[in-house]
Amino acid sequence: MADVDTDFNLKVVLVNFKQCLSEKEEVLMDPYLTGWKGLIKFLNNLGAVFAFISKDVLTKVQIMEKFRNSEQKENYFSLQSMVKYEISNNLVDFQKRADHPDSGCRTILRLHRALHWLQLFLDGLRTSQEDSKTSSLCTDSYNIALATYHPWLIRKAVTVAFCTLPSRNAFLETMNVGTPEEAVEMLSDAMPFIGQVYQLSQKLFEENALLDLP
Ligand SMILES: CCCCCCCC/C=C\CCCCCCCC(=O)N[C@@H](COP(=O)(O)O)[C@H](O)/C=C/CCCCCCCCCCCCC
Repeated sequence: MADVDTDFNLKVVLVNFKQCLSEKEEVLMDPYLTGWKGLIKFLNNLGAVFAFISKDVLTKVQIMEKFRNSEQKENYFSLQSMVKYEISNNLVDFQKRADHPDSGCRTILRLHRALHWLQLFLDGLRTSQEDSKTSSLCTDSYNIALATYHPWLIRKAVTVAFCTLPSRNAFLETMNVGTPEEAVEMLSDAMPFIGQVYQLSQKLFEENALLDLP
């Protein structure tokens, strides 16, 4: 099961998302989940106001870890094998959550959308000026990638949480990879891997009509 401690290092997250990419252009489940656990550590370091977000991510990681520890674990080896297995065995609710409320496909879809947010946010952070507001970068990315899928109450709570974010440089320092300049350099290294993981997953979900799962 997911064990989440308090240390966060951007390099660890970077390596995990890089390790997700197989030679066969699959997205491997274990490093994907480990990458998310690294991000949960970071969220936990941001304070209690972000607890409801990290709790939601943790719940989704735990759902997936359960599949990976079950008799069907080989079918959850990659996102591609998961989609093939769940669709061919009618394990996905397409219209409304009913018989399979926590399928792997709908659970990963939520993390996949959040990865899009992360991609946009990190790119904003990397390319922005020193005096840019982290809360604005966060809000802009949220509005593009996630807001459409969240009810009003969550959108409001998220907006309040964003206002508590530290300044851009303080934020970069919490990544524990050295100076803000070094953190930006690390982000530049991380982006292509996160981008590839996102693109491969997006293609998979699109081809299987899984982008709107309830
Ligand atoms: C690489 C380095 C450093 C960057 C560090 C960023 C670390 C944060 C990483 C990810 C955070 C985003 C997680 C968002 C998960 C959202 C999943 C979701 O959409 N869940 C909703 C739908 O699920 P179901 O109900 O259908 O099961 C759920 O209803 C929502 C729950 C809580 C709200 C989620 C808000 C997301 C806001 C994203 C911004 C995070 C702010 C991080 C600040 C840096």
